Amino acid sequence: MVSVNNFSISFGDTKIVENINFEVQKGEIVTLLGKSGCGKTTILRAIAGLQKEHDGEICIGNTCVSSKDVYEKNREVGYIFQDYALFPHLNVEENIAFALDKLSKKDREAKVQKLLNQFDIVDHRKKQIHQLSGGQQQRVAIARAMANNPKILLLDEPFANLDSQLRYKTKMWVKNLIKKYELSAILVTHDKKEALSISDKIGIINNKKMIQFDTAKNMYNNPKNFYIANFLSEINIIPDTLLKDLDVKTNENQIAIAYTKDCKLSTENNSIEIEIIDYSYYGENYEVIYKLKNFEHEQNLHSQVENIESIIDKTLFLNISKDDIKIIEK
Ligand SMILES: Nc1ncnc2c1ncn2[C@@H]1O[C@H](COP(=O)(O)OP(=O)(O)OP(=O)(O)O)[C@@H](O)[C@H]1O
Repeated sequence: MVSVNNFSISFGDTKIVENINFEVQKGEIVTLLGKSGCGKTTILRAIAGLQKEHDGEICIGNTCVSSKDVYEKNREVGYIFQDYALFPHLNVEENIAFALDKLSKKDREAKVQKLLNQFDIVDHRKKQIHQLSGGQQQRVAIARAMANNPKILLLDEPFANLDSQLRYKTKMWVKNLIKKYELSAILVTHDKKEALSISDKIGIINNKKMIQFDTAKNMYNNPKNFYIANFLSEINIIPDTLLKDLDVKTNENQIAIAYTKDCKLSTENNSIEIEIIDYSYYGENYEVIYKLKNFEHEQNLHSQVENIESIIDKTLFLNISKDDIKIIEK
């Protein structure tokens, strides 16, 4: 188990994150999600012992360290870097064996053989890294990280360099690996879909703080504030004039939103007539941008429709009920 307590870090005078708290249980995948530069990698590096100067405490199992004095090797951590950080001058099996310098030659060879089989890269064992595909390189990186039987796996954007099909396959494979070996895994990504699909829990970082730490489902269904709702889903801000009409009340610190999936357009007559401004084709559906005809508002609204022909040139209405509207912090 990993716990990060009251963790803060600065580089020079610049505070990167402050007072971060979260836990990762055995067999759990926690994803740190946030915009580029918000400090996700810095937190991973500190957990791995690569970033030693920080405030607060990082506990791995029963060992808690505050700073400086604990070395990376004591931490039973496997780190998979975003660019995999494989050694270009070593071949596949030498890359994997690199982490096993403490074992005898015989044990090392046996362990490397096991990892090559386990990660399905045995046929590539003598290849140089540049002779491998992105997916194969990623498997080598994971095999190397797993060589010392870590209890904790740290994955920094591990799927970023893979095409979408391989990305999905690899994601499921990594998830199963973490569950099978009951590792505690911390993953860093920008990708909200990836975070929602792989994580047991998500921590969202914004403005130096972890603003919500929750299960993926809770986070999606009950976002703590507008930043999280807007980051995790496609949303519409519901205009005040429509809120009045629906008798939904907000205070000055709140905002009313609805997921675009809950904003259905139809020809079924109600009082919320809309006017289409534009639409674009996205494969499985069309994104429709529109305004409400009888309500004042500045921002356009969005909905998805499967069949544009069924709505174009028709009198259209927004089908939304009070239950579809979420009131959240601004
Ligand atoms: N060693 C360092 N010295 C000074 N500043 C640093 C150092 N390492 C990181 N930073 C700064 O700290 C901030 C956080 O960097 P970090 O790499 O943790 O962000 P991130 O959320 O992982 O970003 P990305 O998603 O783009 O990888 C950035 O502004 C970065 O420039």
